[in-house]
Amino acid sequence: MTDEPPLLELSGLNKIYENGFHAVKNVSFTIESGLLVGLIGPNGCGKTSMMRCINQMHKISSGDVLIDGESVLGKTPADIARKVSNVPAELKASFGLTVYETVMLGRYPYLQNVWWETDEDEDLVEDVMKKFGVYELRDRPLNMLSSGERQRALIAKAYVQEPRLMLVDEPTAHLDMKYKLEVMEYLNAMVKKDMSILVAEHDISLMARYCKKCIIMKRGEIYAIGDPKEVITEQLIQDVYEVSASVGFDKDGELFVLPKRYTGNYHL
Ligand SMILES: Nc1ncnc2c1ncn2[C@@H]1O[C@H](COP(=O)(O)OP(=O)(O)OP(=O)(O)O)[C@@H](O)[C@H]1O
Repeated sequence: MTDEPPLLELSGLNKIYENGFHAVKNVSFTIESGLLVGLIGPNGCGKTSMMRCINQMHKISSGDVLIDGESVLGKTPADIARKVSNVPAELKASFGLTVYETVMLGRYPYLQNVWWETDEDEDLVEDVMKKFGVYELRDRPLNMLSSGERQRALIAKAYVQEPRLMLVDEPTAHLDMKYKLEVMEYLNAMVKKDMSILVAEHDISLMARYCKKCIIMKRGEIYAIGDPKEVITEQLIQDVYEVSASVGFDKDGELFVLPKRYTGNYHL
């Protein structure tokens, strides 16, 4: 038995926006080291809001987020960035930066006082660009890459940050099936004993294929947590999405979800 705290612990987390909307409702769970964890749920159920509370991009309304047993409350952005890196779903305008400059940004939490990267930073960035297949693209601006190339560069940036936890928001949106699998292979390969990844994603079959644990949200609350092959059922899809679906296993034992019909009311 070890007394080590979990890598990530959310306890009674609430996020209420300034307009009074309660986006994350009393959420508690833990994530251990060395796991790729899928975060699943309908549009607007609070996945991004929750992830932004974890890395303090958003102020927590109440409750706490602990990383390695330490609260994120009161920590500086650099303190948090040494523990948590982020691959956002949408790119901001600043991403006219080249691939090299973008990946190097991942080292900023480690730079002392001045913006002056060391030889070690440069070697690490070069190695990681090669690992993620973006070395040849290093002088290209990020906004002139294909979606798949850009996603690899952003994941490389998050990786050179050497975090304990990586938050990845909808990494396969806009990607074809080959690139979807490629991104998931990269994420899967990165999860090491001392790091975990929380990935928000709408493709449930893909999550079931790669994640041993998934967290399912509905209207700001946790609806289920567990092995996707156990928790994802036709009843769950009906309850969470109001969609009738076939959920089955293929001949290799991989779970698939085939949505058939929306059973709620359309407002046309
Ligand atoms: N700054 C804000 N002020 C008020 N409400 C907000 C704000 N940001 C998000 N929301 C609302 O909070 C709810 C949760 O949004 P969030 O982006 O966290 O959902 P999501 O699960 O990530 O959705 P998606 O899958 O569509 O990305 C939504 O109803 C959204 O409109």
